[in-house]
Amino acid sequence: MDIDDPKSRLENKPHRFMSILTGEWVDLPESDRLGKCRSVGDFEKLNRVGEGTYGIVYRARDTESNKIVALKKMRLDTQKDGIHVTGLREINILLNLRHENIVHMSEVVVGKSLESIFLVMEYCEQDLASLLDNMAAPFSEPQVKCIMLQLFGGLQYLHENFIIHRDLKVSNLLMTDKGCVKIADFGLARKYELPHRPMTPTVVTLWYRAPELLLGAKTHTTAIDMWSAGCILGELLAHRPLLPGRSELHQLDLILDMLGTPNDTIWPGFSKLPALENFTLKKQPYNNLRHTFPWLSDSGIKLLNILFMYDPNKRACAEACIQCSYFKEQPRPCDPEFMPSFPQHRLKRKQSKPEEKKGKEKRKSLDTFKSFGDNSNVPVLKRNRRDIS
Ligand SMILES: Nc1ncnc2c1ncn2[C@@H]1O[C@H](COP(=O)(O)OP(=O)(O)OP(=O)(O)O)[C@@H](O)[C@H]1O
Repeated sequence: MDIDDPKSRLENKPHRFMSILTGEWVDLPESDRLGKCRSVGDFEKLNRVGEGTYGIVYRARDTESNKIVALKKMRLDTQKDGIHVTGLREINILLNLRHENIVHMSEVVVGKSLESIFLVMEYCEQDLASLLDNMAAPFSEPQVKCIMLQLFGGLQYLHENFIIHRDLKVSNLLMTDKGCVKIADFGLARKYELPHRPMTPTVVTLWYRAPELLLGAKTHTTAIDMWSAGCILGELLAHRPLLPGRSELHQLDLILDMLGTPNDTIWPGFSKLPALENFTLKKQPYNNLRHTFPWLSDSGIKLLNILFMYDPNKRACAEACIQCSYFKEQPRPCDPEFMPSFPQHRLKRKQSKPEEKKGKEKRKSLDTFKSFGDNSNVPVLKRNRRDIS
C-alpha cells in the first residue's frame, strides 16, 4: 500500500461502526462495504395481515431462522420515483428504538428492484382495531387499564427520546399473543427539538387529533400524542370511537360538546390560534365527561380530564398518567396474559384498497348516543377505524 496515496489509505482502512442497538464497535467485512441487505427471497410469505396508506403488511417466515415475522412492503412515491418519505422516516426512527411496548424492527430487506423495500418487524397477532371489531363484549376495566399502562409505558419511552408519534389510534396499537401492547406505524413520527420548530398541522387521524392541531397551531409537542391516548382510553372504555368527527369543524364541535368551550384563562394564547381568525366557536359552558361516562370512578374521570386538558402545556405526560390513582384502585389492571386473543380473524380479514377507503364513513356517529352508560351494555357498532384520516 502506498501510504501517501489517500485513495489507497481509504480502501485499506478497516471499517468500524458503532452499533446503534448495542453501542458496541463492529468491523464491517470488506464484502459489505457498499451495504448489504438480505433479499426478501429469504422469507416465505404466509398471508397478508394488513394494509395502510404507506404499505402492505404480510405475515412471513424467515427461512434462515424459521421465525415468524411481519414484512411491511413500503409503498413507492410515484411522483418522486423512490421510497415515500414516510417510509424513510419510519426506518430511521424504528432502527433507533428499543422498548417492549414499541414494535421492534430487526432489519430492512430488499426485493428484486432497489425500490422494493421491506421492513422486517416482530409479528404481533392482532391490532386493537380489529380486536375491538371482533369482540362480542367490550374490554373489561382491568383489561383497559392493562392496555393503557402499556401504551403510557411506550409513550414515556418515545417522549423521553424526543420522538412524537403523531398518529396514535387503535389500529396502530398491536398486541402479541402474550397480551403485550406495541405502538406501531412510525410513518408520521418525528424527532423534535427544543425550542419546537413548525411542523405541518394535518397530522394525526381526525378522531384522535388534538384541538391545538385542529386550530392550526404550528408547533407540535408530545401533548398531541397524549390527547390521542385520551381518545383511545375513551374508546376502549366505551367500545366505540369517542369523538368520530366527519370533518375538522365537526371534530371541534364534538370536542366542545364533551369538554366545553375553551378560553384564554384555561388556555393562554387560545384566542390567537390561526384558525380562530376564520370562525368563532360555539359557546358550550359544561364539561360533560362525567355525563358521558356515568359509571366511571372519580379517578378514571380525573385521568380523562388530565389527558383532555385544552392547554397542551397543562396536559398530563405519560409518566404522570402511569402514576394516576386510577391504576392503583380496584379493579386493578389485569395481567397481560389475560388479554383476549383472536389470532384467526386476522387471517380471514379482507382489506379494501386505500383508494377505495378514502372518505368512507361506515360507522354511526356518536351523536346517536347521549351517553355511553354502563359499558357492559354498550351496543357494538361495526367500526371502520382505518378509514378516517
Ligand atoms: N408488526 C406487525 N405485526 C402484525 N401486524 C402488523 C404489524 N405491523 C402492521 N401490522 C398490520 O398492518 C396494518 C397496517 O400497518 P401500518 O399501520 O404500519 O401501515 P401504514 O401504511 O403505515 O398505515 P396507516 O394508513 O395507518 O398510516 C396494521 O393496522 C396492522 O393490522
